[in-house]
Amino acid sequence: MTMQQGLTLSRHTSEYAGTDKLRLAVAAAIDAIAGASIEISELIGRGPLAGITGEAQGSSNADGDVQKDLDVRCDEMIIAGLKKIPFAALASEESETLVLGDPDAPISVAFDPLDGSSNIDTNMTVGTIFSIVPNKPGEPPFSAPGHCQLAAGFVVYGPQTSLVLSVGNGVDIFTLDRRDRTYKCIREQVQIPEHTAEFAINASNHRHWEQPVRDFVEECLAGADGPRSKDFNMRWIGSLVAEAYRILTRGGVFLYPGDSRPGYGDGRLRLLYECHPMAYIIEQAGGGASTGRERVLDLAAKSIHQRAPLIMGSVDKVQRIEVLHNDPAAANITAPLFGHRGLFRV
Ligand SMILES: O=P(O)(O)OC[C@H]1O[C@](O)(COP(=O)(O)O)[C@@H](O)[C@@H]1O
Ligand SMILES: [Mg+2]
Ligand SMILES: [Mg+2]
Repeated sequence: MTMQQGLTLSRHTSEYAGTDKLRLAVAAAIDAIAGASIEISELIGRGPLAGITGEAQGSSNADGDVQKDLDVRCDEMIIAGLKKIPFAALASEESETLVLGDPDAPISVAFDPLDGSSNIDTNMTVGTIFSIVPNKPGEPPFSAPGHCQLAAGFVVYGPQTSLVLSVGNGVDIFTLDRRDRTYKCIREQVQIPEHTAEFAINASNHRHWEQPVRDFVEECLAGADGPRSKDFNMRWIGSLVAEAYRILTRGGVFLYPGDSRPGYGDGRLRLLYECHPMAYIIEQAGGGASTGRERVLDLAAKSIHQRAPLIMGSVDKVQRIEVLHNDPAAANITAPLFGHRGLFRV
């Protein structure tokens, strides 16, 4: 089944409550991003042969991150694809302000053209993330909560280039067949495995975390001797798309919580084009996505580049982290090892 055929399957399209116009606009946006992602995949695959050095070009994006030449090129490629279809507004990580289109168009699109780009010089997996939302005339673009998304997806540029897609009826994965430059469906109705003992967090921020996050990590580190009676494995790739793909394949949990560093009160990841689409996909695959205190899909953005904490993965772990935040008394942190002394401290 090719991408084109996949998109015309009734399961992919019949879920839209809206009109044909809305359904076609969503399909066209997915096609445009998929097309751009094939070009991005080819560009990244050539790496230094295409002049990609991984060096910063000297400017920074709206969030203050140093912009790499490749971030900007990927942004231009996605915008060029989306400019061929009807949209009301585009929100990109790499643009300070919205790109405005036809105010009467049925959809708007938020995207991170190149996620994990700080890894590009190490030849590690990077990706493109997108979220397609309805445009309601009279309402500011991107002001609705995440559960209003019509579709969300991400592309991983790894050993394989794969597109993970949800249009609100489960999650399918398409892998790029480089021989004919089409995406082919390799997995339908992906379900996140439960009970996987794997967690991912940037532990170098430990001293900045809130207590509930420390408590959860300490439970994992205590392994078979701790309250979870199970040994855990740890992963941290530093590339959200790669972490999400692993969770869809193997389960486990990913945390980028808020912490006490200046500017990191709501973590690092951006709500509209990182947290919302990932939360949508993870929930559609039977997992959970939370800030630690509330469901990510219930959050509505007040500004384009707003950040939010993101804790996503197997439901049992996400729920445990929510209990640690919202009801520590019920969390039953009794053993001194797991009290505020903590394994990380002497
Ligand atoms: O360097 P840190 O703080 O561990 O952050 C890593 C996170 O930042 C990101 O790279 C942010 O995305 P961008 O590369 O698009 O800015 C995520 O992919 C990743 O999960
Ligand atoms: Mg990103
Ligand atoms: Mg990015």
